[in-house]
Amino acid sequence: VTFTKDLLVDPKTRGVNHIKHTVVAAASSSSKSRAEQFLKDTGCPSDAKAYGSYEELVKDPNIDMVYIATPHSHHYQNAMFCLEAGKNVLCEKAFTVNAAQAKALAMKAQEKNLFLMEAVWTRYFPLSVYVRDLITSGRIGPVARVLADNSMALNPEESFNDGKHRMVNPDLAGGALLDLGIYSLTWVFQTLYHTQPESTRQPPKVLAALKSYGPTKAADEASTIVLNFPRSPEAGGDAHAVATTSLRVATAPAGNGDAPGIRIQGPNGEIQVFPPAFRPTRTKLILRDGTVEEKNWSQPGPGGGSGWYNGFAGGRNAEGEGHGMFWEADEAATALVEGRKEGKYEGLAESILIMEVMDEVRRQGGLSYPEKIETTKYPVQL
Ligand SMILES: NC(=O)C1=CN([C@@H]2O[C@H](COP(=O)(O)OP(=O)(O)OC[C@H]3O[C@@H](n4cnc5c(N)ncnc54)[C@H](OP(=O)(O)O)[C@@H]3O)[C@@H](O)[C@H]2O)C=CC1
Ligand SMILES: O=C1OC[C@@H](O)[C@H](O)[C@H]1O
Repeated sequence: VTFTKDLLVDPKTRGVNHIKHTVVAAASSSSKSRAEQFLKDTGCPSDAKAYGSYEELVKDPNIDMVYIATPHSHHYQNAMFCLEAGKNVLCEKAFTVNAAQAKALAMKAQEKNLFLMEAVWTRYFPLSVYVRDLITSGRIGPVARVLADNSMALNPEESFNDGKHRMVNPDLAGGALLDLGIYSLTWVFQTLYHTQPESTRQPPKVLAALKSYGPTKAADEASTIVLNFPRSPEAGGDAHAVATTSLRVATAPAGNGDAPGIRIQGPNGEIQVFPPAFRPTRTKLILRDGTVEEKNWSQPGPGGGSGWYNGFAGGRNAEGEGHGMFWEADEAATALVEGRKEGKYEGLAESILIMEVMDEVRRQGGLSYPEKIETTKYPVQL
């Protein structure tokens, strides 16, 4: 819903003039009426088609790209299905359940010459572009350490009491790591890895602690990851990061307050990014010479409440703001226009590497999901 409402906001309202978006169709695997209701609720054009199956959707010749927003467990099968049918794909985070699945999708997209991108919306925000530019311009010096927290006190036993919700359900690849930890890792990777010249980027070493979620056991309640990124002495030497996530405690317990969830530190100072890590709207640059530069990055848009974070606390848009998912949609459309097959700010190799890190965290923490959602076999009925 949130993505679709954002998609329908005229790109010109955010200064983007070279593309436009429309919704041609929506599909529900449960019923056609659900798809119809969705189109109505989101204000889609009246000629948009409603399909009662994904099979019908991918046969529609008017569709350029499919946005996949099913639970993580289903991304691999759903994305493979769309790619096999010749559709470009923008697939929600976490991209897949594991790196093997991400690699298989990347290979399929390449074989079919199709666009494929993980929809990590945060990477495409102007705020993120600004932070990466600050880093590459050298204002804080070579980044030596990144501390990244994306945690929400979701009161899991109460919110997800039957254990079926995708946040805690092992059959849906539930847990903090894949759902929320992906953003902590996004901040680590986009500041310590993506900002390095491509030829010098090296995978990090990973040390992890994982706490499993009591009631279901086979999902994580919290994960904390220490990463060491190897770098040459000329580039500042090795850099460290701590990426952490939790379903039980919050980065900012009393709202989005004054504690930066993300701190990017170099010898000359640090860049702070305020919570929530997935949709930050405030940054602070603090240099050792006493310079302090604070910026607000409210999302442009025509109206409040175009979406919220799954209905969880603290996430409603302010009046007069968009949600911010349109930036990733703009990038996907721009890539189509330019003939690119991957996202500009996170290509498939980086999505795969982040999945490898999450695989390693789960390996060290002893967390695996049911075989039918870990497999690279296709098709598998889920
Ligand atoms: N970028 C962001 O800010 C956010 C991203 N997300 C991501 O979006 C994705 C979906 O999350 P969310 O919308 O909360 O998920 P939901 O649990 O609401 O599921 C979304 C849809 O997937 C289908 N679905 C749900 N459960 C199943 C199932 N067991 N089997 C088959 N299909 C199912 C249903 O569609 P159908 O009509 O076809 O049955 C459902 O409407 C996740 O990958 C999540 O990480 C979520 C929230 C915010
Ligand atoms: O992507 C997300 O960001 C916001 C969270 O509320 C949500 O659980 C997650 O899927």
